[in-house]
Amino acid sequence: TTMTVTNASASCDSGPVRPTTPLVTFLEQVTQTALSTFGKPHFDPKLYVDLALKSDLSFTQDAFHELPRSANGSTSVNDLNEFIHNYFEGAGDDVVLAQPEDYVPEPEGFLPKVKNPEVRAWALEVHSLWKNLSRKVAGGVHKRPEFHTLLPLPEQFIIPGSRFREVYYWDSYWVIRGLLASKMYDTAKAIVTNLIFLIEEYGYVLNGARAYYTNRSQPPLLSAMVSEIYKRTGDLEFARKALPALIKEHEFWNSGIHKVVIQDDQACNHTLSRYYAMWNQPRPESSTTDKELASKIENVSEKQHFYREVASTAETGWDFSTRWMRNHSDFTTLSTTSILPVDLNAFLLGMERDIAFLAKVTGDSSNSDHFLKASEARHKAIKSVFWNAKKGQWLDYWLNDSSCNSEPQTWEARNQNENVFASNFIPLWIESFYSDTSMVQKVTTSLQSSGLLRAAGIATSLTNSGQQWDFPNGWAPIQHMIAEGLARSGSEESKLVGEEIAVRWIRTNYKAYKKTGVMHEKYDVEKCGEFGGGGEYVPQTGFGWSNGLVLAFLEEFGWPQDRKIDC
Ligand SMILES: OC[C@H]1O[C@H](O[C@H]2O[C@H](CO)[C@@H](O)[C@H](O)[C@H]2O)[C@H](O)[C@@H](O)[C@@H]1O
Repeated sequence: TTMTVTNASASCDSGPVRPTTPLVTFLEQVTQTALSTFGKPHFDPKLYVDLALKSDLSFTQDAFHELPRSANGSTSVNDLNEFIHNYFEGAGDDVVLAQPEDYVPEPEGFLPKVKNPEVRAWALEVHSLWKNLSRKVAGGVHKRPEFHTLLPLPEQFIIPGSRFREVYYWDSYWVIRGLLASKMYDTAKAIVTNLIFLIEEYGYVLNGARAYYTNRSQPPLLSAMVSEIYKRTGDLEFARKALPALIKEHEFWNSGIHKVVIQDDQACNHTLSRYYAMWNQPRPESSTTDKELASKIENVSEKQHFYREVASTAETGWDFSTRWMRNHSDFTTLSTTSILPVDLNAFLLGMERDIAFLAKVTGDSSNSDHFLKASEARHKAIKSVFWNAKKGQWLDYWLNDSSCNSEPQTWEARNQNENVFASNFIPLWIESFYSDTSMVQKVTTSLQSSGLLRAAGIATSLTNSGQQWDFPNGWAPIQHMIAEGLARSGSEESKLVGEEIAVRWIRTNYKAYKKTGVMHEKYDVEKCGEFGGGGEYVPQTGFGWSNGLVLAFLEEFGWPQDRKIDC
């Protein structure tokens, strides 16, 4: 597949850069030496930026520079192993296992609609995995934060699992949905408190709680987390405390480099948002990979521009995908900052509606009115810029010249990206769209004929590029948002399609779990019971959002006694 327009890639690199810490910069040098010393097989650059210092940085740097080296910068395997052992705590040693106090093996009222005993037993096993994934920051991180890339979060949290040893932003939404099904309200609230702490410290929720993630955010779902928790617990104090942080986060996504104005064919201006990282260097957690990918780009500002696109793509949560590439076979054509993404704007519409709702219940009518108006404007903007009535989908919109120009752009039909991505259906998740029954019916028909609906769930795209956010991978967030939107709509047929998506997803998670003994980060939607692959790191297990979604789906849809779980 190719995209609909072929704008020349903007080669200027503009926009702010948030400097990283001296420790991160040093650990990148250690990563480079580790790659040349240990070699590529099984090499994971993230391991090295997760190391914590045992003593002062300058003392450690001196020891590092004294290591004997060959011409290519490598040391002996023994020397490097010894250096790492002597000067660092192991990756993950500073994030310690912590039992969640609100965990009980079988919570009262757990998944009342799950009647099948086999499925119930499995759901309880998945529920028990919260104990394995629950962490707190070690005391040493609070005492000497400069020794760690782990950030000193105040409360306990749930990690995705395996190499992802820290809390992640958008993963936390599905973790929280699962925790609510598990009746672990305190653990759910603690995660939100941590994310609010990040807003207070940095002005926005970071991609993850590491010093190397401070230059970008991730899909903004904090307001959705807060309102789900509030709806379950009725905790007004919790809602009241969260509100100022949510308003601050809204400002982050609606100002500066994130904000784009599009003028439609009726000369009406629409304000929308895009992803845009504050970084133009290799991502520290993938520095060796990024440098290699950029190696064929010679021009310095083009290189910086490419690095910014890579980091901005990590901000989308969809790292990586042909969705962001002008030429699907050339990774250096990543152009995320030149795209107005459908899903980001659907999330922001959700945020505006959530803030209006939370402000209303806490008695703040002026913010409630203000955000209700903002949500109406965004709803209109999404319809004008992204909706494609012929296809029955919302399509990402290509900007004419992204980073170099902040002038309003005139909407052109040819700038809608007609390729099929699961994100083209994400607005279904937001009430103001799923409550429009005739639109939902149209979108359901479009989904059914899109090619995305497969034996084991919804594919991320139709292109098998080898990137992890492409075909044939299916991811928990995507299944959930589309299935839940359909199921909540007023259309009986759409509800059935939503439930069928959930059933397929639960079956594939179950079968893979029975085969491998673990929950996976992503699944292959072509084959029931197979986990996904591709991308820049080996497939991960654990796994926060997959566990959360199985519990949330089982809570919402149940599982009748006589429905088969096998596939
Ligand atoms: O280390 C490479 C990248 O890993 C993360 O992205 C992936 O894992 C996250 C945690 O499950 C998930 O939120 C994201 O959608 C995945 O693509 C990380 O978020 C990236 O920033 C990082 O560069």
